[in-house]
Amino acid sequence: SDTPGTSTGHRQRAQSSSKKRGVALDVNAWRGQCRELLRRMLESADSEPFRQPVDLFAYPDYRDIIDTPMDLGTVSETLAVGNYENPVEFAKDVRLIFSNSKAYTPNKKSRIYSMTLSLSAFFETQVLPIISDFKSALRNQRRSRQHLS
Ligand SMILES: O=C(NCC1CC1)N1CCN(C(=O)c2cccs2)CC1
Repeated sequence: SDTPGTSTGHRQRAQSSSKKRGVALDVNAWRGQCRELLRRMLESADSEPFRQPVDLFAYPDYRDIIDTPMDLGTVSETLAVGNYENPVEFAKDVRLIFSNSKAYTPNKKSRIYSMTLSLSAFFETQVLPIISDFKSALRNQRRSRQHLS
């Protein structure tokens, strides 16, 4: 709650500060945050089947069903070399891992598919604030640049 008697109308907002609502709106913060999220997923036992590309010798029909394979190792590499422009692109690839598993599984009770369900639930809760903070930072950046033009 607001401290009684304080008004914000007169408070000078430092021109250079990009801090708003106590959140540093840094348009680059998402990359380290996604790297940390990946690290936490990779340390979970539930990620074991998804750390490397699918073994096509063990699953010879995999490419009959899945057009675009994806795995957490590939996502990590793409992030590390700077080939994601924003966290939405990153999330799209991670979600592809889960949708591939759902498309391939012979039934919804398969062990590997059940691992994607818990991993996906964890991922969605963690990636949401990363994406919304990035979008706020972008709005803030455009707003501050706009007045320069
Ligand atoms: O071979 C791998 N992963 C590579 C291994 C970790 C070196 N996988 C098996 C097929 N996948 C599935 O999602 C499903 C299987 C059955 C129901 S779903 C993806 C993971």
